[in-house]
Amino acid sequence: MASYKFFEEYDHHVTDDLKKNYADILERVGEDISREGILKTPERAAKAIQFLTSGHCQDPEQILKSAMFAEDYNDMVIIKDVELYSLCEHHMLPFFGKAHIAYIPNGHIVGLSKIPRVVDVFARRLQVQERLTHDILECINHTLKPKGVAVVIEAAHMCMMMRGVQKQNSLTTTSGFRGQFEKIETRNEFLKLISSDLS
Ligand SMILES: Nc1nc2c(ncn2[C@@H]2O[C@H](COP(=O)(O)OP(=O)(O)OP(=O)(O)O)[C@@H](O)[C@H]2O)c(=O)[nH]1
Ligand SMILES: [Zn+2]
Repeated sequence: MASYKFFEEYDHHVTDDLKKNYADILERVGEDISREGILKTPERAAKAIQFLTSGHCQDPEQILKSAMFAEDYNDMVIIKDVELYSLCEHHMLPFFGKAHIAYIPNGHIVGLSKIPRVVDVFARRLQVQERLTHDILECINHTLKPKGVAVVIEAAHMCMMMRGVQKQNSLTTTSGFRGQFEKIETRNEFLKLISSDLS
C-alpha cells in the first residue's frame, strides 16, 4: 500500500465555510437559492473546489519515491497524451489538455502510473501553464535524478474561450528540458516520438 496521501474525504469545516460563500455568490448573481435544482449547489461547489485544489496537500516527491526501482535501462522512456485538467490562477476557470513526459533513467526507473499521478497533483492547484510545466519537470528531475527529463504541455484555456478574448481554437504549448534533452538531437527525437502514433 502506498504511503502517500490521496484525496479521501472533505473537511467538514472547510465545506461548511465554502457552502456559505457559494450561497452568497449564487444570491449575488440573482439566483433563488431555495429552488430545488440549486438547493444543494453550494455544497456541491464546495466539494468540487476542494477536489480541484486537492493537489496543494499532496506530496508529489513521495509519489515518485514510492515506486522507484533499480534498473539498468539507459534509453528514453516516454509517457505521452496524459490528460490534465487544471484551474488558471487568474480566473479560476479550467484549462485542460495533454502532457507529454520523458526521462532517461540514471540507474532507476519509476512506476509508470506515478508520472500521471504527479501531473494530477500539480494540476489540481491554482496554476499557470508555465509553472505547471516546470513543477512537473523539476519534481521528476530532483526526485528521480535522471540523465534527462522533458515535459511538453498543450492546453486550451477556458478563460480565453468562454469570456475575455473568446478565441475557440487557440492552443498554448509550453515545454521544459533538462539534462540530455538540452541536446538538440535528443530533444528532436522526443518531439518526433510524441507527434507519431507509434511512440
Ligand atoms: N501566461 C499565462 N497566462 C494565463 C494563463 N492562464 C490565463 N492567463 C492569462 O492571464 C491574464 C490575466 O490578465 P488580466 O488583464 O489581469 O485579466 P483580464 O482582464 O481578465 O484579461 P483578459 O483575459 O484578456 O480579459 C490573461 O491574459 C489570461 O489569458 C496561463 O496559464 N499562463
Ligand atoms: Zn484565466
